[in-house]
Amino acid sequence: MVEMLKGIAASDGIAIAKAYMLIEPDMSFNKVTVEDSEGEVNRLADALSKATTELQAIREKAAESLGEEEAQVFDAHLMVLADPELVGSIESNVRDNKVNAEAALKEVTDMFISMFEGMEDNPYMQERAADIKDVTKRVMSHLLNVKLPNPSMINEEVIVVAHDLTPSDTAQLNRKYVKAFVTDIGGRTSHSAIMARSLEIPAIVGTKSITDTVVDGDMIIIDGLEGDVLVHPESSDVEKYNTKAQAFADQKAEWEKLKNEATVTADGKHIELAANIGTPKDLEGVKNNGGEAVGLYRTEFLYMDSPDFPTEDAQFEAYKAVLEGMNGKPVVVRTMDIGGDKELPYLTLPHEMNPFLGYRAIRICLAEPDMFRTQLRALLRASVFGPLRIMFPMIATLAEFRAAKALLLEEKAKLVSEGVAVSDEIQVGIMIEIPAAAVIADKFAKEVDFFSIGTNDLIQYTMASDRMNERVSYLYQPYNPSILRLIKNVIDASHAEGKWTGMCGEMAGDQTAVPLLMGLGLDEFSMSASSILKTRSLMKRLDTAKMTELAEKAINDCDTADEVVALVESYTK
Ligand SMILES: C=C(OP(=O)(O)O)C(=O)O
Ligand SMILES: [Mg+2]
Repeated sequence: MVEMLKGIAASDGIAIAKAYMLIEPDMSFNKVTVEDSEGEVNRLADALSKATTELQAIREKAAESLGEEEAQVFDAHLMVLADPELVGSIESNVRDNKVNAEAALKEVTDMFISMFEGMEDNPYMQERAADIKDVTKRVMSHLLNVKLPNPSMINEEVIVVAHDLTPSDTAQLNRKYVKAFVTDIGGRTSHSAIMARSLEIPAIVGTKSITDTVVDGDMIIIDGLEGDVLVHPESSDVEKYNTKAQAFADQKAEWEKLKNEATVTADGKHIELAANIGTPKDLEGVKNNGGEAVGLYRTEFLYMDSPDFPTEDAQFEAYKAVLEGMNGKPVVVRTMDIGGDKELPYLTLPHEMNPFLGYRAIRICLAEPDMFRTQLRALLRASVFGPLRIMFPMIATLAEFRAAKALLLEEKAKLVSEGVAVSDEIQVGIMIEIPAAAVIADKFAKEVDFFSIGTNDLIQYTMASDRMNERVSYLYQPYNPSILRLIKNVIDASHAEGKWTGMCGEMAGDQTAVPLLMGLGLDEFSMSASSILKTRSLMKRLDTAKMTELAEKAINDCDTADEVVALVESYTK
């Protein structure tokens, strides 16, 4: 029977393939007394050998698809499996205490894990704790005879089905085989959704129950344009969606023709269409989609992809690569925005009740300035390779901006005195993503060079609605007059001081929002590269004066987001 699930359309496109369940199986077990200790020791040996064979295969595959360096993490896992001290302790536990292999494995590995995790100033041992955790899971799965997902071993076309995907899970998906993904939780602006758009694979998030509806190998259809998932489709459904996929491909081919054109409105106004990136590798997508600038480089991915804090040189190389890669076009680099759902394994942050309201981004940078200074130095050194704009995230107060800028100027002075070349043309701006900053944008506008509105957070903080929580996702209302008024306030404040305002939240690429933002006078639109060409195509059809009238009506006459949507439709059809 065909079953239909509705989720949040997170990334465009259509995919039809088998489901690949990326979920942890149930690994619970009971501790029992076992008389036949040798039998248990043999079961353990069997599980260890199966885990070794499996890991060797995964290692080989990872070396092939991700490279030798990435594959080395599995060497550490193989070493744990072959460690005589660890294996010997588990065997003794089985024999001495007459317990089942599962209980012995857990007891011994828990002991090693807490011992290594306790060595707080020894990151090497802390990493070993993570290795032991991973390996224990694998051996346990063989003892319990359950299957662990191995996304790196996927070698046929699939749609990944998961409860949630962390940014690092998403980064590991191989685009050759993973045709789409669908999750239980998350919203349009959660980071897995944002990454799906930069990988250009269709995605649906927040279905609430996809992992309960589908089992491994079920055929499913993902309609990332509408947010629909069809489980067990009939041949007529497959035919219908194949046709829809073809129409979408044709539409994309049409947009492709605009790749080398500038973005000019129907009345001849040029607007800058920029791209959001997470790593220098994303530049390929920016070029393929005709991006005119990088409006947001989320540098935290550089930190998340690294086993320890990236060095000044490693950061310098990444920033230089992006500036050079953009060939003289502007690049806005945002200083690191760790916290919220973006964690670093090597930076122990306090457990918080509300991480999105907690110790994150600029708050960490100002409290632990050494780490921040390293990033600023790398940026300053890279500034001679192209028009660099440095942007601070999560600024709530003028004092924070002034403190961050003071650190930047201090590092600049030091570099200059060391004889290092630093550009004098660097613009320094802030993200407007906290309502407090949006409200006093006039004050900020006197001190910054530019604003970039981060609507993903601005909307969550204005509506008091967690962007990761699908239960409150109805409050993600970019067209609500409250949000539009805040945006207008920011744009007008910047223009009054001769400064510019961009937007790098997902709203900038939202086709219903674009006419409104044009009308409000937004100067730069930065979005997932995959949204650039359709936005250029839309802007070509729109007249600035008419959009100004639309925006004024939306702000002054409309009471609700729905009324605004209807108004936009009447102005753009
Ligand atoms: C662009 C933004 O930043 P991020 O999505 O990385 O929080 C935003 O908040 O809108
Ligand atoms: Mg943000």
